[in-house]
Amino acid sequence: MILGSGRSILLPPATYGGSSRPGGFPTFSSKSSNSGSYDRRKETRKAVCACTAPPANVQSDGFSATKFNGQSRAADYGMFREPEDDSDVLIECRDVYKSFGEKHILRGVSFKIRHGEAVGIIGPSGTGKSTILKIMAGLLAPDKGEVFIRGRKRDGLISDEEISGLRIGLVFQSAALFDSLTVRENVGFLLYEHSSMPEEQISELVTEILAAVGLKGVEDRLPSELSGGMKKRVALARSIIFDTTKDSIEPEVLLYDEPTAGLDPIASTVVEDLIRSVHMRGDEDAAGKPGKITSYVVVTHQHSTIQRAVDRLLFLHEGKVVWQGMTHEFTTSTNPIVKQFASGSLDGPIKY
Ligand SMILES: Nc1ncnc2c1ncn2[C@@H]1O[C@H](COP(=O)(O)OP(=O)(O)OP(=O)(O)O)[C@@H](O)[C@H]1O
Repeated sequence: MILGSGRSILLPPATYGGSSRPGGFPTFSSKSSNSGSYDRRKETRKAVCACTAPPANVQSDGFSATKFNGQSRAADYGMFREPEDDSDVLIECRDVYKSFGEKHILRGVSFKIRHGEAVGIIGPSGTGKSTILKIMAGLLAPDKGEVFIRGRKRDGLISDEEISGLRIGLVFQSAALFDSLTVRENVGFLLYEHSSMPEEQISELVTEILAAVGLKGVEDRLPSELSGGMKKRVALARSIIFDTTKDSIEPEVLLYDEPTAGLDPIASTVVEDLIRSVHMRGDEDAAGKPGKITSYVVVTHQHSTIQRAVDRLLFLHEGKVVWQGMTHEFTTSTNPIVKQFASGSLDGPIKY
């Protein structure tokens, strides 16, 4: 799926509230394409971005009282202190609730994602991690509570008319590539559909981006001809490509849903390092190139991904954020829920 106003966010096709076409392609609105061969893949949603806030200011002060969302919650929230200055907050979930039928999944989730942050969301299976990502991305609406994008409240799902002030991309767990399209078409999809770049130039850019994620010579393959790790890297390439002919690059928050699930340890490291490498520091990514990913959020169960790919963690349990702290605090936390989860013990407050 693509969000954007000509300059779009790439979200792969997947399960959410849009209408689906054969091949799993949801549609919201269409825009003229410079490639007739892509006619059946039109889908856009509006979201414009202008993020200029300074980097996050995260502090640690042991277990002294932590003011978070208006409450003093030191015992619950570990060593994380929410900065008082909110000028760099890109996404805020405030007291978000979500149920599916009788299943009350999210029960008052609150947190902020700031400019420059690399945040992990962890917690037991089924606790609503993917659900909160979809709510942040505007693919699911909360039943109750609010989502603010750059301080502006978003109502319901992202609509075609909405100017959200921030582009938000979601990389689905399954990679969600278009099965009938080649790797080149998958990665360049956004540009073929929504840019005025010549096809040849897009093709060159695709090759360059694929090389950056460690894939060479796979442009003409179909997704079915790739391994799971390769698919995830193609999905990553698709999420980071952007129109290089534009004067300004719009920043984006990228949401990764279990990007290393099912990968062997080395393939996981490759993906974790890729996630780090496309994260912008100032105006450049790790390779010194202009990029657009100013902040990202990773849902993961993988210890290596927690350690390698994120700086701050939110622990979701029974519908709430029960702990948050810097990554290095995770394994030393005395919070019983975190201790049990970090050690994988059957004994503790988390029951299966
Ligand atoms: N569209 C939906 N309709 C009905 N139930 C849903 C829907 N989406 C999610 N759920 C349910 O909500 C719960 C939370 O799902 P979610 O995928 O957010 O959990 P999770 O924490 O990401 O899990 P995991 O770690 O196993 O991936 C699950 O019980 C799931 O079955």
